[in-house]
Amino acid sequence: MTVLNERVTSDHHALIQDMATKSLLKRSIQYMKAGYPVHFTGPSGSGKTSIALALAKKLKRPVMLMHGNHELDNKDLIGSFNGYTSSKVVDRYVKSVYKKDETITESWKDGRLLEAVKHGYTLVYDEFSRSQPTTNNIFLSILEEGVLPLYGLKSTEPFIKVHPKFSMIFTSNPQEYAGVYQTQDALLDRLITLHVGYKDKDQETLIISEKLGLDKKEAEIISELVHDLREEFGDRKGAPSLRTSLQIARIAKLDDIPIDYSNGDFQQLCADLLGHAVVQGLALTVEDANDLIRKKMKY
Ligand SMILES: Nc1ncnc2c1ncn2[C@@H]1O[C@H](COP(=O)(O)OP(=O)(O)OP(=O)(O)O)[C@@H](O)[C@H]1O
Repeated sequence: MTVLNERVTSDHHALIQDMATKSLLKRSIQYMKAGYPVHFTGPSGSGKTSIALALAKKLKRPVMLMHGNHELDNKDLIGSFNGYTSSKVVDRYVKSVYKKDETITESWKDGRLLEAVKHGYTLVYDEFSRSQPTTNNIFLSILEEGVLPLYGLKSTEPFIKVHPKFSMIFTSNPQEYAGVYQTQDALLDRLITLHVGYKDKDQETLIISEKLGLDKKEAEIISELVHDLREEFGDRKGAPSLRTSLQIARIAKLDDIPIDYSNGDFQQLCADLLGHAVVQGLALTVEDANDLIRKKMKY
């Protein structure tokens, strides 16, 4: 179980509010306050999880983070019996009388969804479309009827009512990504889906420089290179993301590598961090990918 309260405020997770992020966050808060779950979708590394966590924090409720995966099932979501507890009382108060009382009870552990629904947490369901659509069916009852069906729980109640403060934020990668299931229309129909795309050069420069305390000019060198390479991808998936830009910036800063296209160490760092995405995404040989990166760095 992951309950996040303060962690999202640490620098590492800090959300830099460029214009697009600020506007997206403002609109999302309005939709959530009106009672609608928000769903951020977009390419890998575009900032969906970061914005979802920042939004959750704004709602000022405990935040629970849950990751979609194909093995997630009702036991994880609702809970399961996970063994037995027994207690035994032996009464020898009267010597000639031996009295033994033994009770065995099954022990139940609440699943993450049940816990969040009961206590009114904000549940961030990251990459929810990596879970099987049948698993995600349970969210239809929550979002439509405001109840959580208690499948498998030997309780007299068939469901529990969702806490009025409970809310959900979803994130997903587009359907063409590996390991992603097609989401049922009925679920998508109940979410407000907002696209989170790659940042433009200026937004990315701002995020890199503010997040890592880099000079604006240095941040621009990185964002320009990543942006130029990204353009080569057109509609293909797997383009280098903001995550890669931040990795380059962080390593250069930690290792005192000058952020300069003519510096050999910086050239090598960029080739290492960008090479694989270029090889895979543009179907190039390693040599051709390195040539392309070099060309973009103008050396
Ligand atoms: N506005 C922002 N300010 C600061 N950092 C950001 C911002 N947006 C994204 N990041 C950083 O970019 C990286 C990728 O972001 P994040 O993990 O949120 O992307 P994602 O779209 O959820 O990726 P994936 O689909 O791979 O899970 C992270 O290191 C995150 O901290």
